Amino acid sequence: MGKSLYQKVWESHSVGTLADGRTQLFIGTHLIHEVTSPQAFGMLRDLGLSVKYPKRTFATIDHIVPTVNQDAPADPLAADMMSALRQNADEFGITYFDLASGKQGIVHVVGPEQGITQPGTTIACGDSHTATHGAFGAIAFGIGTTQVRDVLATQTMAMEPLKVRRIEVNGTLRPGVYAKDVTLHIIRLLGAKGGIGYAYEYAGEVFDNMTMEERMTVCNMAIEGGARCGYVNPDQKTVDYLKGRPYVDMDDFEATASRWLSFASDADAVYDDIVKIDAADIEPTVTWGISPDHGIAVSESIPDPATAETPEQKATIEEALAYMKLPAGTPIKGVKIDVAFLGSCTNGRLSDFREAARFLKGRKVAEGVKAIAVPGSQIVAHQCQQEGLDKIFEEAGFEWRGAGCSMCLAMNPDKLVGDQICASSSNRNFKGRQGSPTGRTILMSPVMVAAAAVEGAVADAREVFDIAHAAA
Ligand SMILES: CC(C)[C@H](C(=O)O)[C@@H](O)C(=O)O
Ligand code: SF4
Repeated sequence: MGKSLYQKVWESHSVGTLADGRTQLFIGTHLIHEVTSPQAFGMLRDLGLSVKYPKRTFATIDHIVPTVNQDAPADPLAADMMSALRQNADEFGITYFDLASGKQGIVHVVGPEQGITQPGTTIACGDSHTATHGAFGAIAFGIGTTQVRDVLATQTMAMEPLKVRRIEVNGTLRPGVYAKDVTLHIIRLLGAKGGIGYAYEYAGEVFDNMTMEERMTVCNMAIEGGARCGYVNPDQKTVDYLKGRPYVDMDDFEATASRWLSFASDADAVYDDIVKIDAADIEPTVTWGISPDHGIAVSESIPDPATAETPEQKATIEEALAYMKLPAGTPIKGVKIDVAFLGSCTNGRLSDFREAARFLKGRKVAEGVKAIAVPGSQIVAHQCQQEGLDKIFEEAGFEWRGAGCSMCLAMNPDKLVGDQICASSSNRNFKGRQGSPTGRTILMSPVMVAAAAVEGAVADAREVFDIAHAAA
């Protein structure tokens, strides 16, 4: 009987069984950032412990870092977090991609970029979007602060095995339909809690055909579907992407590459569940509510509680619409926006800015809309600048910012004001997510954010930009 990638990685990293029955899992790579690590280091000090494998631990700063005047945060708390990370990295001998390194950025952008993220490995990070790294065929878990402590001290953590659901998307995506739409569509179908207890294996023609950056967008949101992690099996594209990156050992790379590929799920692997989706059914998708599973095609109408199938559904729709202040049963297209945010670990990579810039070129952001473009890392910023993308954004009326999480979570000065509505390429539309307790978020793909910025309202990018006829 064949094995899935999840099983192979799990088995090759299990180092013991604890008294309570849980598995002690070796963590190949530990990524840390400023928000969830300070207390973990504090606990380590209290226990008189050191970091077990400093060479397997990598730090970056992303959440609190401002996107203008980056090294001088006005907020004293942010300044403290910044210096705490510096001190912890120095004291424990951890590699830290700080602002001066030219490699700083959102942890889930930096890992793959540096070639730290590798197939067949286990990765942990005190951050729920760690699933992003699964795009490389790694099993990557978001963990809490006490687990960060455990991993720092022992390079292992205690876990129960997951079930594996294979999500197969076959066929060809229609023009104007992006990886973000695929992931929003999956979450819409299976629910924000549908993946609880599962690892998601994304398979089929659509994922085979995706670039590594597109695969990252999909895996990034596995957690928004409730899954503990998500992955795509490694293939030649994975190998090509990683070849020559700073942390990839290039001695006998061929052997490394074939080891990586050997982790891919066997053809006769057995799954706990299989879901099949037709690529042709996926449309540009946007959210209308306060959970990532509140998604609809841009051509659809905002749900009406009156037509809900169950009392629970009715209550959910009512709560979401009361918060979003959107009229039930009316088209989502045309809902006015105040802010356009292009960035985050979901969609803040070179290909996201390239694709949005392709359509923004020569166009202007609608009057009254504040639009910001925030590269996911300093390297992404540099790549964009080399291609002149920053100029295209600026000429269109976007502000071009420095790298960080920015308005995705607004633990920095980039925040919504009052009940502003934001067209956002990020991954969460929870109440108050973007920094204002009454702020409203509509999730969508980068090109849809560009279309919304230009129209000043939720728009179908296929119409605004005539995507079907635009040359790739
Ligand atoms: C601050 C951090 C712990 C948090 C997470 O775990 O994901 C953040 O990155 C988010 O996206 O909400
Ligand atoms: S960009 Fe957003 S989702 Fe990603 S790590 Fe930062 S706050 Fe979390």
